[in-house]
Amino acid sequence: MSQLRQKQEAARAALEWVEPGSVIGVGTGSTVDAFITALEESRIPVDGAISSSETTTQRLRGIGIDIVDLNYAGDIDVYIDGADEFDPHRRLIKGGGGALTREKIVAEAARTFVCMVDESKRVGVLGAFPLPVEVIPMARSLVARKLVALGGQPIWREGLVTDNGNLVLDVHNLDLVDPVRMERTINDIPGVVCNGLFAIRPANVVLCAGSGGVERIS
Ligand SMILES: O=C[C@H](O)[C@H](O)[C@H](O)COP(=O)(O)O
Repeated sequence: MSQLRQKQEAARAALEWVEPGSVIGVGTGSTVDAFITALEESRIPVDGAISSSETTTQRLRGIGIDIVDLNYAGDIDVYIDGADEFDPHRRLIKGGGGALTREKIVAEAARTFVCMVDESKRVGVLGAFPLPVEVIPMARSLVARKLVALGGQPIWREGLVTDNGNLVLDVHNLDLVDPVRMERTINDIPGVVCNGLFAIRPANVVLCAGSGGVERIS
């Protein structure tokens, strides 16, 4: 089964968490694109969505779903998103598309975080995928030096400006054996807006699509 097909399978499986008449949180990326297509085909009537990026906002509006401001929504039942890596504890690396900060905000507002992935995203220990870190532009070089001191090799994702007007450093070769600790340590560097580790608040459910079908890890 192709990777695209696996993403579509995981996306269809996530529809089980969409309650008719509810407001849902929606992530960003190609797997989320497949989810939005599946949602349209399902005709489940949702009452609106909290979006994690401008790209997702456009896609959702395109299928007639209203975008709700998180400030007026309170907590929501479910957040549905993809990931770049997941480990056996449902901890994630996210941000390959640069949407990590808004994704983390919407995930935090949700009682249940459902993560859709294809088999290629499964790892024993996080860190093969370079860790995205969103930084305030004036702090780019300072934060990069601090990340080197933590053992990483940061590379500036030149040309990308996030939806929040910031920059992204992709950090290679960090030791992520203790991802909760590293998530907190990086968050403490002045100038860091957010990092792509979702370890303090992991996914509640991972839907992993492979050649044998969709595995539900919860
Ligand atoms: O910033 C992007 C997000 O964290 C995505 O959820 C992540 O990069 C996975 O993307 P995709 O579904 O395209 O593999």
